[in-house]
Amino acid sequence: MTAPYVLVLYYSHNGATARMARLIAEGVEQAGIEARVRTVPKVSPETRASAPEIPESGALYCTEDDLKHCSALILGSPTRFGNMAAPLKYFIDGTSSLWLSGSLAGKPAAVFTTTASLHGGQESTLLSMQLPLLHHGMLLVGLPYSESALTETRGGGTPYGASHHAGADGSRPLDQHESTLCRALGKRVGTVTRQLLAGAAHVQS
Ligand SMILES: Cc1cc2nc3c(=O)[nH]c(=O)nc-3n(C[C@H](O)[C@H](O)[C@H](O)COP(=O)(O)O)c2cc1C
Repeated sequence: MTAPYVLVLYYSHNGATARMARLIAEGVEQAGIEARVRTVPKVSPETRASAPEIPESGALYCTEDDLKHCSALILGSPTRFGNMAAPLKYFIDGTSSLWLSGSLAGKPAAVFTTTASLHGGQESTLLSMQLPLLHHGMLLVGLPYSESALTETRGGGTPYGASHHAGADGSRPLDQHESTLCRALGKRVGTVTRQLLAGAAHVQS
């Protein structure tokens, strides 16, 4: 049996969502559980085109087993027209067998996104990303207002999940509040996951 891990699964075209994923993974590991960071390939206009098995750089592509055996999932996407990006949606649309088997049911999940404009749809993206996770029976984890960065932020950061305003050209770095909330979300999911795993072991014994 593999050791428990939190799957941080994202798509990123220009790197902003990938930067968030790394901070979230740091937060997960602060909670004392492994963070497994994975991505998905682009969707090609030629539907039969397939990506090389190993990406040229960055995180590895997520396999069905990575998803099936995770103890929790944190899903990240750039905002595209107020919704998640097609490559991530395409990957999720291929998870019917895990839905049928209930493999993800009862496991914690959270979401994160990045946008070019401050009011360009962070919240609509986060909320719509939660829908397939609810269909899978996952337990949604957000950010509580006890995180003071949530009220102090002048950039991203929402109770529905972590977010980042990357600016029109994507060059705006994650500010302190956005970074704090990324780590806080990862840590919260990591902590809840450990508590659930410990509780399950206690109930079985
Ligand atoms: C097709 C498309 C649609 C987009 N739609 C939005 C949008 O609705 N709101 C917004 O603020 N930014 C939008 N963007 C900008 C991206 O969300 C933004 O550049 C993001 O930071 C990219 O993340 P990445 O660096 O991880 O690829 C869109 C970009 C593309 C290519």
